[in-house]
Amino acid sequence: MAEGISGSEFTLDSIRKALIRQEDVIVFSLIERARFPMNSALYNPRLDLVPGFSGPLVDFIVKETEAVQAKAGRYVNPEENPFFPDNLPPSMIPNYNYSQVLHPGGASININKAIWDMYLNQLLPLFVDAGDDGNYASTAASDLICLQALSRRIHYGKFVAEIKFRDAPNDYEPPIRAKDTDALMKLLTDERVEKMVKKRVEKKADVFGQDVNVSNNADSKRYKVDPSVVARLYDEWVIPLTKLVEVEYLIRRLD
Ligand SMILES: O=C(O)C(=O)C[C@]1(C(=O)O)C=C[C@@H](O)C=C1
Repeated sequence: MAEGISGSEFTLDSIRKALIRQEDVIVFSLIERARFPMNSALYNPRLDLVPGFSGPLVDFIVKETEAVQAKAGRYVNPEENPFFPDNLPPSMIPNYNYSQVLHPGGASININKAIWDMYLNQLLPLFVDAGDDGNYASTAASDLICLQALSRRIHYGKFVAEIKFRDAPNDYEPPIRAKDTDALMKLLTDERVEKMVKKRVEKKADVFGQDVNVSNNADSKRYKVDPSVVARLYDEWVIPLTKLVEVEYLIRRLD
């Protein structure tokens, strides 16, 4: 399990450090995806490119990859949530003893449908060039890396919510009992932190996405992924969806 969640290390500070580390993975995964053009045939539900499989090629690749990873135990880890949870095969390997810090009521929250929709329909067109180079399998593999990184980050909201609840149960219990989602949203929001997160990811996209040359003069700033798109990704989708997961989790926290 990643840093920040196991045993004595489970604090708001350690969880935030894990979120910061995940920013690197998200920015790099977007940079990788930007190597390929849109390759829209991959997402076309009418093309039926795989005999015997009905649906877009990307669904086929993600479903099959998730099935292999499920057999190898990926979804036994409470940080991981599949995009196609129906009919996933069970893990075939001996269970690793993950620390179970989540309350069972909220542990199974899965908002991957919303993440999938956001990624394919809204985010991709913002940072990928038009065109088709035929590299569908490689493109789908890098889509899956982006999707898994975004999903892990957003579902970390469960761990954030759990630690916030444990740190201040007296503040959280009344709105949970009243099912007051607006009050919960207000309580868990820290605008100062959100501002910092958005600034930092924009800077990471700036630094990680430049062409580096030996003379160290980045004469023309040609970004692999526009830093403002990464800031927008966090502002419009990553942070709001993380907060949605936090509220959903808290609502179930006393079940
Ligand atoms: O760090 C926190 O306290 C979180 O809840 C995470 C997060 C985020 O998604 O980055 C979400 C809500 C807060 O307003 C601040 C940041």
